[in-house]
Amino acid sequence: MMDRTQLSRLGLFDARVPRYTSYPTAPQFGGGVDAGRLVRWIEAIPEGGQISLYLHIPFCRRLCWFCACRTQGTATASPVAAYLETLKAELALLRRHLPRGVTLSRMHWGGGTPTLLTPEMIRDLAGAVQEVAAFAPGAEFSVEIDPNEIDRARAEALQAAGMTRASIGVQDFDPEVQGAIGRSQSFEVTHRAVEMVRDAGIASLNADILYGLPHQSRARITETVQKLLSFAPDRVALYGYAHVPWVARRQQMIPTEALPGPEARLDLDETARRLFLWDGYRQIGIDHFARPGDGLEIAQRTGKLRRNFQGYTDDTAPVLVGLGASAISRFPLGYAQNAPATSAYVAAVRAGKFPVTRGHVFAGEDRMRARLIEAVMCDLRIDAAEILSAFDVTETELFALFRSAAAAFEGKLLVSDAGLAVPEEMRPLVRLIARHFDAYDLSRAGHSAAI
Ligand SMILES: C=Cc1c2[nH]c(c1C)Cc1[nH]c(c(CCC(=O)O)c1C)Cc1[nH]c(c(C)c1CCC(=O)O)Cc1[nH]c(c(C)c1C=C)C2
Ligand SMILES: C[C@H]1O[C@@H](n2cnc3c(N)ncnc32)[C@H](O)[C@@H]1O
Ligand code: MET
Ligand code: SF4
Repeated sequence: MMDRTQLSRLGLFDARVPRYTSYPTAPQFGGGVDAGRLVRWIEAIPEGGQISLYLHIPFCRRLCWFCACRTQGTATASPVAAYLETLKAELALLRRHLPRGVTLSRMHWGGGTPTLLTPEMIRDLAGAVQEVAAFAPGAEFSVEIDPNEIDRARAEALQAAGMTRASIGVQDFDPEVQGAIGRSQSFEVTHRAVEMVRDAGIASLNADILYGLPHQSRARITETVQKLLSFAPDRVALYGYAHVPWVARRQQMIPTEALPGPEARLDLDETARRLFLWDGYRQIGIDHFARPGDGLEIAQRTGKLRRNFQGYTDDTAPVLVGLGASAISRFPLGYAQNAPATSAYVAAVRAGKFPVTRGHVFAGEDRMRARLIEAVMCDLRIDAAEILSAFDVTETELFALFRSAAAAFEGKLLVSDAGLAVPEEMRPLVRLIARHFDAYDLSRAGHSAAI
């Protein structure tokens, strides 16, 4: 890795940048995408084609203070039951417009806490999905699991519904860190959850942990990583804690005086990163790790790694349909986002309309810039030949972009006939480098820190 002085000079410690799970990023979405346009985009999916599906379940029994996801607390199952009826109605709308023979390459249930669903609800929702589209051969179905909210009956119902990967939320195992982020979760509870999903026959395991939490230290994150490694997860996401109390008001509960500063964050990230590499994991993009042979690792090796709203994926389907409050869909022509508030979402679906409120129609250089950013985020390089053959851009224009990025990083990015390459030692700067290819105004979006 570059030394701190260099990283600091290049702006790592004071920049605020998007995570580029899309381009343009969601804060840039506007009102140009309505239900009518969404219907046209859905009807344009080729017959017999593949899509991936995201279902958002915005409920949790507890509301962790650190969490920036769209979710609301509920003590009982009744709001969840009412919400599921709406989700099924939205699935029925999709079925009405989806061309014939479309199958699912991937399905992800996220949230929130999808495991708040009872086994009956799981069967019911999975059945409703199968009436819209069957799984394609080799399809993957992943579900976000809160270790505190899973039992054998749910794990078995999910497995019977075709679930292939569990994604468990760990965040940190240290009790003092957990106390400061409003999330208590013993190692034993997490261990039991892992055993439950494995016993149910769910083969693949992902786990999420965070660096940059209050009271984290090198010793503590080392212990968290070692405990996590004892589960031998296939994949790990190591996200930087995004402190954005202006977006997620519950983060006002986080003791800011105990938060590590930017240099300490870099150190925590690097400490955890080295432990995963020592254990044989490969780093995937900016914040994921995967065992050799895992789908993400293969995708990275073969140039097929892609960015999506969940982070990184090896899915190649050209369409992602997101259902549920706040969910985002991606089509070849643009993005569509559902109403974020559950009440507005439910009202629109009850009125028989797709609950779209915002989005973005690709125009001008959007698609080319989206690919430049995705390539930097996934591969740490941009293949000039690929861009020139896929987009309406001249060699002169493209290389002018590369050279301008290189100049902004003191000439340390490598520009050659092959394209642009980010040296491994500059990996912490990847989001900052990606920003260089972003043509939108980021000043109002209120993004989190670059490290
Ligand atoms: C799976 C991981 C994460 C999800 N949200 C976050 C993580 C790490 C945290 C996060 N996401 C966004 C922000 C705001 C500012 C920023 O730093 O960019 C933070 C702190 C962006 C964001 N979150 C959602 C949307 C629509 C956006 C804008 C996307 C963009 O900038 O490209 C909502 C959202 N995030 C997550 C889910 C599941 C979700 C709901 C649909 C995951
Ligand atoms: C879905 C995953 O998103 C991550 N997550 C939730 N909130 C935040 C945040 N503020 N910053 C970074 N990551 C977050 C958690 O690791 C969770 O498991
Ligand atoms: N809600 C689950 C958990 O916190 C899944 C990850 S956060 C969306 O464990
Ligand atoms: S981290 Fe998971 S359980 Fe906690 S509030 Fe966020 S979505 Fe809910």
